[in-house]
Amino acid sequence: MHPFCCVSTVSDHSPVKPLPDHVITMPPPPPATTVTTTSSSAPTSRSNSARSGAQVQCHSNQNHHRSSSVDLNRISQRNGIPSGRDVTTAMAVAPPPQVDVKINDIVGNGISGVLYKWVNYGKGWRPRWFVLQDGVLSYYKLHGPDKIVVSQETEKGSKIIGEESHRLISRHRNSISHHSATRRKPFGEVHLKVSSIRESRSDDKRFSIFTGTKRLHLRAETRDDRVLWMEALQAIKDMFPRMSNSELMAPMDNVVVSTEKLRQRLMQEGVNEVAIQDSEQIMRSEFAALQNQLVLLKQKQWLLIDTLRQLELPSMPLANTKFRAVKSSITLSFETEKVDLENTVVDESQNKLNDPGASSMIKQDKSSEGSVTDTDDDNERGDAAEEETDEDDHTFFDTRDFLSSSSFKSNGSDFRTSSFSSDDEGLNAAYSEDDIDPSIKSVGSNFPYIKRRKKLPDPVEKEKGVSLWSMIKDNIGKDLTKVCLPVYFNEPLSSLQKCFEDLEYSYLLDRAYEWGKRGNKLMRVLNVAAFAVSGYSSTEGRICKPFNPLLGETFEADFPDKGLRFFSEKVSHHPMIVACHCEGTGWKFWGDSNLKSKFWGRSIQLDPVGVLTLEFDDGEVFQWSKVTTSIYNLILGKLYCDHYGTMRIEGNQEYSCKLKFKEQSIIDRNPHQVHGIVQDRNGKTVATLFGKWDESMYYVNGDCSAKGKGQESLSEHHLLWKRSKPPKYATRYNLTRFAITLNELTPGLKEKLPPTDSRLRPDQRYLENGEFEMANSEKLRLEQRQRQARKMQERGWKPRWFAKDKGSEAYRYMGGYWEAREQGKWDSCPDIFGQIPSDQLLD
Ligand SMILES: CC(C)CCC[C@@H](C)[C@H]1CC[C@H]2[C@@H]3CC=C4C[C@@H](O)CC[C@]4(C)[C@H]3CC[C@]12C
Repeated sequence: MHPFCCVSTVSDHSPVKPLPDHVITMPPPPPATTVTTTSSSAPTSRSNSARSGAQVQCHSNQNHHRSSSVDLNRISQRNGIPSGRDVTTAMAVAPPPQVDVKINDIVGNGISGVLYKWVNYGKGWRPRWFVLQDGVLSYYKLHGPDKIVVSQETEKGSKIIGEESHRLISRHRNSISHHSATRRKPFGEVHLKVSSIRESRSDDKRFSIFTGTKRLHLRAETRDDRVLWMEALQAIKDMFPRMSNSELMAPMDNVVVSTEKLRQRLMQEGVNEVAIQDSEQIMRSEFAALQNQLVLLKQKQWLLIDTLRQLELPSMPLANTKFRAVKSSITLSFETEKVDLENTVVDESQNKLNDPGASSMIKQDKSSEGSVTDTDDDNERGDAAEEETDEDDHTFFDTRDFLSSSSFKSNGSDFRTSSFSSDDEGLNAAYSEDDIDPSIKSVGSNFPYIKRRKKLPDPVEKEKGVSLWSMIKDNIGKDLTKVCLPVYFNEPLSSLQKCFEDLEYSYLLDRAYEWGKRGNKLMRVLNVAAFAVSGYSSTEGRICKPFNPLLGETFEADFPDKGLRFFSEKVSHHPMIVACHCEGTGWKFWGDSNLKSKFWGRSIQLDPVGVLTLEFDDGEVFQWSKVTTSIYNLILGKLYCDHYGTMRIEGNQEYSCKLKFKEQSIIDRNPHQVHGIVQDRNGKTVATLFGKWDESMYYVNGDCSAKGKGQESLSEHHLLWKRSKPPKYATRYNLTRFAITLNELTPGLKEKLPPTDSRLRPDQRYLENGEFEMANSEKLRLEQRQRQARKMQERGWKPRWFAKDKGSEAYRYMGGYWEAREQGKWDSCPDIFGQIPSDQLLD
């Protein structure tokens, strides 16, 4: 595959010049032959590690297709259309264009050279030989001191980047190697089609490549070298326009061919009608043939996709059932771009389900890594690379060490953090740190006590292990969307209820309100920021999918014990949008959630669209959007989700806040970090925030990134929020204490609810009760019913309690729900969970 034949101990006094930029190498060379070049220059100190090992060898693909190879800087000549002066050159010498255009026709015959790859903290940056060819970036260990032998093929077209690379590689133009180089497998490969590339902004030699499951941190020798690599990588990436899942899976539309223009033209020429009709017929039949080819191609594509999946599945260790598989056709529900996790297979849940004690899903499960055969020390598992920084980074000091230091841990002696006492201390478990102003501390925790449940009902049926594999294997090659998957992969909560989980730490808003009232707007924004982060804490270790609500489904949460009322409704099915509205003590909070998803094969990226608004009764308003969430290891390994990106909390008064959720790297010793700053209207940083979205948030007054300030200023930190302790009775879904209460029918509540409330959804209730058979059949029935939803929406269905804000896409609560509830007036609420009346069946 790669044009390198072998890399052996050869170096060169005179670095080989790369091919001149304007050169277009036209004639295909003779079959690839190994060329050995010798040189004697001593390697620079930088290449020490490259000198010490064995050789790197690899063979080129002997049958490698070679049409005209175009140098890197000729990228503009895409699709074989040279530009400007080169046109003549190309035309003059070029053989007839070949249809089989390969990527290398666009990016020369590949590029190669030394890049430094971050290995781990012990080893740091190590040189590796990288080869970019055919859309694949492969890398090899440089064991041998400076002997690189390349095939003639490489020599002809591949561009070598970097002085060090030139030193390492040397060529004897006309000599043919006599030693038989055995093909060497690359140490690693990155398929650019599915990867994303990012330049480091803090280091102009660094860049990283994210493959969807791992991140490679690379460093070029010089800034210019990085530019060259980036250009080449980007050119390859541009070859693969990003296709949404729906586009990828969409059936092929029949192309309609019009012969009208042809007819006109022929008529102009005075061609008689018979000849025109003949010509039209010829054209149509040619197109029909083409269309058949297209259909065949589409079928081939499907076959390939399925084969890919089949290849992935059997390699999974079935015995420990630590695998997941995503259905091949992903048509989906909670996001517009159609990744329906409802139709997603997860087997890991079984492990968890059968082990209710295993509440912590974060423990690294070695067995799940059993399939990783790579035992070399360059293993990606060791790549606990530093994450790339973005433009905000200079604003923040590095909290890494601090966050991992023992002083930070909640049980650290110098830290008063949590003092959750009895197990009965449920929802408003506002901790009592001495840190927090006592008069504020009580805010949000002195609401009336309401008895709520502390555990889910004991399962009625024995939890039987569903053999997911048997389900998948019988369906390979079929349209898996037609295969029904059991409720085992759901948690007994709907997305409407899940929205309310963001309000678990609503006492932070009560405190924010109180601080503002007392004139301390800084403390207000700090508490708002802590609140915005706290909503993510309940996602940690949760690997089941919430129920996708039915169109018109609602959820109310009347929580006087939190001083608030919350209400949500599913307002759109395509795209799936949930709107919510919450009235607290001194504040209102509303928003809608519409997730755009990108399916990366092994991971799914969810980008929330829409704005959340928090309005205090005194008129101060804050708005922000949620950051990106990604769910990793859908197919193999331990499923987990991460949240990353920058969240800007814009205030309409004095302060605004910027929070950065750091993206987790492969084995992050310190994952889930969040840090941020509060700025006043003039852009001056007045406070710094740091913490973790699954643990706690702290603030420090002033700008900790300012010169002269550093770790020591962290001793001035103050706790804002700390996550509640896990429930006494762990659930198989890893629900928090708060989440456990959400589907509860407290005494007298059922009678008050509208028929659309999630608590009345039968399949969810069955699941909660552990009646899996019933849950499954009811889920099927409701899904069947839900298929009407799109049509309903197309026919003008409108949500009952929310409406789009004038001139915007955002939904606002229209009011009236609690009033209707007061009167028990639910006439306008359809029985969405019942049997569908035949007169309402839409065709
Ligand atoms: C069934 C299998 C394959 C996957 C399980 C997927 C789980 C982990 C997914 C499904 C739906 C996801 C949630 C969908 C929406 C949001 C809102 C967002 O602002 C924070 C993340 C959060 C709360 C997601 C967390 C992860 C989530 C719960």
